[in-house]
Amino acid sequence: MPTILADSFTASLAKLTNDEQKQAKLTAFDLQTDPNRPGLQMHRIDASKDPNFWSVRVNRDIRIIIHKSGDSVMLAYVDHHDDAYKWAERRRIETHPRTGALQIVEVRERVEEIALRPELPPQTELPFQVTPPPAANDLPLFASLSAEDVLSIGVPPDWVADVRDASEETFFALAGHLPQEAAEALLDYAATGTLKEPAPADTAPLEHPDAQRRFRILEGHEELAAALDQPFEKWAVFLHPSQRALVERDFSGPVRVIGSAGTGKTVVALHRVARILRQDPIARVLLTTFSEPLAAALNHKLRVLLADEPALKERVVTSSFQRSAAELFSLITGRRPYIISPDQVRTLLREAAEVSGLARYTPQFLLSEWQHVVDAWQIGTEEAYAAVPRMGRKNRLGAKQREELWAVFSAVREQIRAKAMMTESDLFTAVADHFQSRGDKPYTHIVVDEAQDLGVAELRFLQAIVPPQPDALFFAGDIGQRIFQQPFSWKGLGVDIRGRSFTLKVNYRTSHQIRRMADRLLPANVRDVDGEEDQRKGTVSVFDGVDPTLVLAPTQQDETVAAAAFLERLLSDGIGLNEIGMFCRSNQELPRVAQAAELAGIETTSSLAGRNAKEAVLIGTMHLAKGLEFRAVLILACDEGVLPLSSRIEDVADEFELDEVVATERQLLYVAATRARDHLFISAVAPGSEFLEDFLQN
Ligand SMILES: Nc1ncnc2c1ncn2[C@@H]1O[C@H](COP(=O)(O)OP(=O)(O)OP(=O)(O)O)[C@@H](O)[C@H]1O
Repeated sequence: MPTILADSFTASLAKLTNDEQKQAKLTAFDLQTDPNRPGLQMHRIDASKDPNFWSVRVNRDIRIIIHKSGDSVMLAYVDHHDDAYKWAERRRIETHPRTGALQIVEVRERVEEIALRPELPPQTELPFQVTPPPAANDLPLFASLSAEDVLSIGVPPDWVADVRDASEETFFALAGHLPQEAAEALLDYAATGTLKEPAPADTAPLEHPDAQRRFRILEGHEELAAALDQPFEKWAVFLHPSQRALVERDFSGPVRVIGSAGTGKTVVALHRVARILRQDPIARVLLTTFSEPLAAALNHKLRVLLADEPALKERVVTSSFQRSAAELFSLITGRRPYIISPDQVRTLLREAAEVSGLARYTPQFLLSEWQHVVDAWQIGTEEAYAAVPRMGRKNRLGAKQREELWAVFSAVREQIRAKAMMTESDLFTAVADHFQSRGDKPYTHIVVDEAQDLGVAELRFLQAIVPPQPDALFFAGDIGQRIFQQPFSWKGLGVDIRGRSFTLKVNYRTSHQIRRMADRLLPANVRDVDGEEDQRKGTVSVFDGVDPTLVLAPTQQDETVAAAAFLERLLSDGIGLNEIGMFCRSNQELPRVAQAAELAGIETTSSLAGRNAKEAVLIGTMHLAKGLEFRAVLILACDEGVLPLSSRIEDVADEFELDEVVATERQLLYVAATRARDHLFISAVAPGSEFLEDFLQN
């Protein structure tokens, strides 16, 4: 008999104590083995309108709620006795009359009253807190939709009238009672004014895409064990239909998944790896991202996803771009690569310019030209430098200037070679050159996370180490979170994702309030160099929370006091130290962060490993925040001159680079702010960064 696992079961299981969870899992196994076994003490829930709900005894207090129909049993919910019964009395399971998807419907007449903003404790204002103008939020949102429109997106008939009366103020409380596809479609409508096309109702109720995200059919004990072992990792079991489509589709070329922070791009990348390994028994996959700590985090998640298929894991390598190149380099040459630092390059450039009598070129210009043109594009000859288009750069260089500059750059190249060192780009290029024309490639597939920070040489490298087959390259990333690399044409390098770039729109991480505020930092549309558009408008969060706190303090001391008060509030709300991250722009401001933590009397750590090892708040620069996630985030010292960082502004070589620097600094703040799930605190000493003004606009 098939067992159906509902996401409401895994969510309720996660709320029990460890012992209760263990016992509930054992009962679930017994149930799967023999649903008629007398020890299970099944009782029909008589007060439920749905006659198929039954309770199953786990122990004196805990009950599992199952739903029996035909020859299948659904694990629907688990809780303490009275709460479990109450849940079942208020629910029925049915096929939606329009969409045809199976739904667990909350019975409207059993819901006494919908609280406007439940579970939000009153918040006292912190000193020097500034509040954005309130949005008009009591206007009806869906009044112009007909009842038929509302039904068409999967709102259960019981709830149609409530939806049509809802305002922004009441909507999130109401959304908690609706099936997720309906809540998302309504939010999407509120954001864009367009109602999503209903999915065709030509599948069985359980196979409908909207049903697949909340129900999973499990065939045997092993599958049930695997699914129940990860009750906190809902993403590992239940995917949004738009995520599932990207995981499962076959593509005719390289693919890119984009979407703003928290929309589940990493989740899709991980499932894609699992899918490739399951489908292709000889696949060897590289799962890669831009830093080792992030690669370690990906590796951990992949282990969760492949928990019951450990053999698959043996065919995946998870490492950063640089480390994967360094390992291949060692394999090819038998020696380690020695990478020269940017500071060393800067010194070499200055010395070479002095020797050539070209000290009139500023060190900033020389370094920028080296990094973004000569080294990035691996220019090796004077002729190649004379011909390079120097895309986007405003200060044109004539033939004469290029000729004299080439003397500097070629001297620096010589120096690096003489030291038996290489730049990162040299490393990527050396490995790419080796594999370019060979038939035997180290990997069959590459899945890239944080792909927006790939540079020219990295992309060439990745392309060279897989065979030229259609689905070999899969990229996930957010153009709006690019903080390291300058943009360039992927198409120009032969990676053509046109027609295969897909945007995820449902934000699972960040509350509605935090996402809305962070979104103000970036334009509604971002276009890449190849003209592919990332429509950021219309992204919806799946839950509601408290407004972010913005503090503009007169002095650093006042800022410290406000941040410490915020920390104390978090702790008294029961938020654990490991669930908090504190960030600032650069190492220079770190003492300010540490001071606030000290005033609040809390332990801190500056390493991800330290965060896992002990109960402590992670503190670091915004770059460290990338790819991470916290219940609460504090960003301090967003002062004028700090954000954008004045030393970077002073270093720019031309107007093009100035625009780039300001954009990436803005994106950095966006990255840090979107790490927060429930609570966000941003502070500065007045007048504060120019970016903070964006937050205050409506
Ligand atoms: N289908 C899903 N069901 C439940 N949770 C999900 C789902 N997809 C993603 N999540 C959760 O949403 C959060 C964000 O997901 P993820 O890290 O994949 O987003 P991202 O788009 O890669 O974010 P960023 O761009 O900020 O790195 C994670 O906590 C993840 O577990």
